Amino acid sequence: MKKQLDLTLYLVLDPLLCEGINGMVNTTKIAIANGVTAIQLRSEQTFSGKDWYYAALALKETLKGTPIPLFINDHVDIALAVDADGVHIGQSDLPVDVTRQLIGNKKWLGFSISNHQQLNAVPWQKVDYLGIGPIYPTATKKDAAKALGTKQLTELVKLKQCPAVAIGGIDESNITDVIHTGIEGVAVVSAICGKKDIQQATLSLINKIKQAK
Ligand SMILES: Cc1ncc(COP(=O)(O)OP(=O)(O)O)c(N)n1
Ligand SMILES: Cc1ncsc1CCOP(=O)(O)O
Ligand SMILES: [Mg+2]
Repeated sequence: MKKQLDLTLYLVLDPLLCEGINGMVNTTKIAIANGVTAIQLRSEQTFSGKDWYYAALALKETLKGTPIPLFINDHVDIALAVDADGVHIGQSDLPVDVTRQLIGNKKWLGFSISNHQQLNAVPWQKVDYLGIGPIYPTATKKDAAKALGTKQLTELVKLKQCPAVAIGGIDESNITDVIHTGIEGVAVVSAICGKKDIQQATLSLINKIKQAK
């Protein structure tokens, strides 16, 4: 059965910031115990096929028996190999229709957009949620588009036809403004990964979301 698609606080794991597979597993355990509602495995650094597979397998095992879904960034083969709950792709990845054909309807499909033109081209029937960003400058994605800011995000939120998360440079200092745009949730990497106190970092974000909604 499909797991929930609750985008409230979506944690995108970075193996470098979390210091490896054990670090990602540990971060995930603490994050989901304190309110994170979705997990994605993403690596910008060199990560072999085997690294992807064993990391995804460990995370799948960690989330077993919980309502929290596991998404795999870009790599449909890894998502299929570990039977992840979903895949996240962007403008430069496999086309949406091809990805949907490969993963079927039992897995969630997330798709990134960074502007109005990309939003107008979204195949809404095939996508379950959008990742909209970057909202603010970020060091976590080298080829990130220009930061949108919350004014443009508000416009995109009004036009979208499926749920969405905002991503890029979001932390406890600006998360309230992002939630006030009316978006369903927020995705973060560095606001949780690599923090000394994962519990405190997660709670601070989740409490600000609750207050802002
Ligand atoms: C939740 C979420 N939103 C956006 C992205 C970015 O995807 P993409 O544009 O394909 O860039 P990479 O992450 O592949 O570098 C994401 N991963 N997750
Ligand atoms: C994956 C991704 N897509 C757009 S910005 C971004 C990186 C977000 O990382 P951080 O939360 O550390 O800014
Ligand atoms: Mg991608």
